[in-house]
Amino acid sequence: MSKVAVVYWSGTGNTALMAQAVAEGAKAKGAECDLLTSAEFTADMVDNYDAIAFGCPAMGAEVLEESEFEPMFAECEPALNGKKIAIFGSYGWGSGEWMDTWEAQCQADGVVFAAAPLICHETPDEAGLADCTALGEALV
Ligand SMILES: Cc1cc2nc3c(=O)[nH]c(=O)nc-3n(C[C@H](O)[C@H](O)[C@H](O)COP(=O)(O)O)c2cc1C
Repeated sequence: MSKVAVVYWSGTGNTALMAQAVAEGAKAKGAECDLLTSAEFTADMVDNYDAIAFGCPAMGAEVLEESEFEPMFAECEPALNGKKIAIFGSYGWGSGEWMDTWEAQCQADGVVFAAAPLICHETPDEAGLADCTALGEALV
């Protein structure tokens, strides 16, 4: 059975809603799926999973959340070469620049994207949640 992790940070719950839908998609496709906050995940856990979805909203000025998510992700990066991953997150007033930067960073790390990066404006609507579920399915 394929083993998937969905690892996210969320301040006000929007990215958490996305993460739940991603996990539901992976489970619907038959994967065993762990839904974890960034505080619950460490780099030495990367190899325990066949695929990982990372979720983080746009924070600061178009960057990843800097106190918890970014340090965790930076620690994981050396282990992500050749790893099947997906990235997603919610944003507010910007145009998704943080996700473009994050995508380029992942590409430089040598990841294998299971799906295109996914962004939702603030609270994900029904269509956004359906996209999250599809992203979860693509991880399996
Ligand atoms: C401190 C802070 C910084 C933010 N910076 C950005 C930003 O640079 N660009 C943007 O589009 N939205 C920004 N936002 C808006 C959040 O990305 C948006 O509200 C998102 O839905 C929050 O997701 P969450 O509920 O998972 O925390 C910021 C919000 C906060 C609180």
